[in-house]
Amino acid sequence: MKPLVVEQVMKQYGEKTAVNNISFEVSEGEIYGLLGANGAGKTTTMRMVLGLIYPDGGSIKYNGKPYSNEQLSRLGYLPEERGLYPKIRVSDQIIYLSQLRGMSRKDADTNLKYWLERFEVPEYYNKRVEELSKGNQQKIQFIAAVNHRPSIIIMDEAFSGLDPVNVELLKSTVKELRDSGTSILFSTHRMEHVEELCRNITILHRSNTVVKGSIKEIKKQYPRERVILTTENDVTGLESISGVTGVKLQEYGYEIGIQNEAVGGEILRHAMAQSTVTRFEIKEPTLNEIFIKTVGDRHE
Ligand SMILES: Nc1ncnc2c1ncn2[C@@H]1O[C@H](COP(=O)(O)OP(=O)(O)OP(=O)(O)O)[C@@H](O)[C@H]1O
Repeated sequence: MKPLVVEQVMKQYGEKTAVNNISFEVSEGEIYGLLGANGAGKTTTMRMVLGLIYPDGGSIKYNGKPYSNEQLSRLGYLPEERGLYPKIRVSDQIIYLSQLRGMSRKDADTNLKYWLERFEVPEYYNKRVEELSKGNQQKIQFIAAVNHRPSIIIMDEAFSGLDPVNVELLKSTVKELRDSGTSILFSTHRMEHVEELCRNITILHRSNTVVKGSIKEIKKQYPRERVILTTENDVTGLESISGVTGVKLQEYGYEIGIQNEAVGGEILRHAMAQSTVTRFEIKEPTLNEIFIKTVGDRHE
């Protein structure tokens, strides 16, 4: 049985439909990407999954069961807006939050010490949150979401405000949680993180699902419109090949826009007539390109 099943969920605010018939499932040990432009309905969906607001239609099941207080201990939430108390010591609030979710004080304390060590900040145990930098507050917020060992975690912009070293640190932690069986609903505007972490995604646009499925399958549905070409010598005249939409010089060679895949063969023939070709690749679109295409096309 899937840990999280969202079925035809709807939410209405007066006349405004915030979420319209959205369905998806998150398996054990999966990071599921919930994507969409601003105002698409992601936060509303996450709040419904967390039981903070109720759907006006459809259902949400946790291991086959509807929401109940029992679910609270199973759920973890990393909100986009940070919600820690600035004046309270890190240890006091993390232990308190874990206890609220059913964990003993002793276990909460042991886990907190583990996480502070894992994030290389054991000295924060006795610090007040306001004494920490924004990025380090984010680490504590992350610990608040995971310390009670939830089996389902909702992460909204998990890596915002972090430097690249800390992004890698938290990313590896998210992967470890996944590998230990945790189900993660992951929302972000950073498509490269989604490509790295998620296998399946939903893209919402104006309350509706516009793209859904595995990233691999989704990519197959979009035309490949980019060629990567590396040659030993410079190649001239690439721009004038029929069907070429643009040529950019990159550090690895040429990045060439094409109208369709057939143009790729023409480019290869053209390049080989002038030089040895060391790399030739017709690239599939990036998730960022797919996002802009699907959401951008429909943007106001
Ligand atoms: N409490 C509310 N009352 C009225 N309308 C709301 C409320 N909450 C959300 N909405 C509306 O519902 C729609 C979806 O909002 P939501 O916050 O879920 O979007 P989002 O995808 O999380 O956006 P962002 O990426 O900007 O955080 C928006 O049009 C928003 O204005």
